[in-house]
Amino acid sequence: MSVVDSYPLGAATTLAELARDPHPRLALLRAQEPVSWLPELDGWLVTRRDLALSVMRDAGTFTVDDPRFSTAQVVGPSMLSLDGDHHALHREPFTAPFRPRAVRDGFAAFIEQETDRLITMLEPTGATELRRAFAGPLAVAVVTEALGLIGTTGDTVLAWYDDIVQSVSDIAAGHEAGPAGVAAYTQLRTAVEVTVADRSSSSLLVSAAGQLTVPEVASNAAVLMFGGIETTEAMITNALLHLLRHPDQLALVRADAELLDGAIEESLRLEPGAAVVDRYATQDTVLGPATIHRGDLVTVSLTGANRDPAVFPEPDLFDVRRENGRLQLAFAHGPHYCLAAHLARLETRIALQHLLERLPALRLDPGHPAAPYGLVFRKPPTLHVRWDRVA
Ligand code: HEM
Repeated sequence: MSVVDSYPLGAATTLAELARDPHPRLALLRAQEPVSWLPELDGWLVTRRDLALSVMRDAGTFTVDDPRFSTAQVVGPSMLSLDGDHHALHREPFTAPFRPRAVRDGFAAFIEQETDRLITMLEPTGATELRRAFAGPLAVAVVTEALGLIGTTGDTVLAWYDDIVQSVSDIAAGHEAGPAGVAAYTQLRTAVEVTVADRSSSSLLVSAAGQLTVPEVASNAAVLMFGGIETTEAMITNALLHLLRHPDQLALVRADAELLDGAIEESLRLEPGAAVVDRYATQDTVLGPATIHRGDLVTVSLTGANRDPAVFPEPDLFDVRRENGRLQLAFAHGPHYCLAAHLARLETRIALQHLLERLPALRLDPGHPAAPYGLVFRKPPTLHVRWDRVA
């Protein structure tokens, strides 16, 4: 029997379905083929939480370090594309600025100020599309602040980001990448050189340059940029969508601000902004019911793992008081656990708190329905909202 015949549910699964509304199919797969071969993916899809953890914990067997990894083809090797000692070498210089206390001290005031600036611009209009008018600009501003590149504005960072994403997407789709991504990366690298040469700069890149070469710092700076924009935009947009879609849960949060953290974890659980992470098998191995061969692509569905009923009772329910919501895996697990999870949480918390406080009766615009979409990065393409203007 061929691998395709052994996994009938996987064979019937399309990537289009997983991009549009993955949850019913992921529930079936998790129950019947928790490690399944998907011909459309040309790889395995892991949907059960315990098996997802096994993969992400074991970087020796399931590595990111593979020539097929598209990001590394554009920006070179970085913490995101290395494992073992090399990974530790690239990640360690960046860890201190992203610890909880450093994040609070270093970013809270900036995020509050930027959030308020954006809301003040929106306030008089009474209606907007929040993803492009708020979540995106805030995510870009915070990453720009975190990188601290001399002479570089948010607009420049966004332009580089767009070009690099385009090249990575081209490569991931099997096409040849255009020159724009490489050109953008070259400019980013020059900005990194200028910044690290200025020892008076307080950029986190300067201290990293004490431990890594300048090209290595530049690759990791690109990954910080790459990792921090799309995902945070998604995290904020998805959390707002969940709250506005569930007025009963929103009322709980309005009555007790402490529950905002629960709402954010629930949203990360139900719709993680990065829906999957990819690994490559370094050897033949057995994972749950599946026999995996050396070189096989193993994709972990964070979305699937996050609705595993063995851990989360009534897994499809958005429950801001869920006690174990923090067991969600939106920031992955193991050595590649998101470097900036504390920053992303702080940013989303401040964004939501200020929006709810400053825009009275914030609600979804019924004329523009919103739903998350996407195979790898998931969020509503638009989030149209209205509020009552203060007279
Ligand atoms: C300021 C915002 C953010 C920054 C700067 C950032 C940066 C990073 C970096 C540098 C890594 C690589 C860590 C490593 O390989 O050792 C990473 C990993 C990751 N991040 Fe973030 N991140 C941010 C926000 C987010 C958000 C909002 C999400 C999801 C909602 C997210 C999900 C992930 C995931 C799933 C990984 C693991 C990738 C893998 O295992 O292959 N990140 N992030």
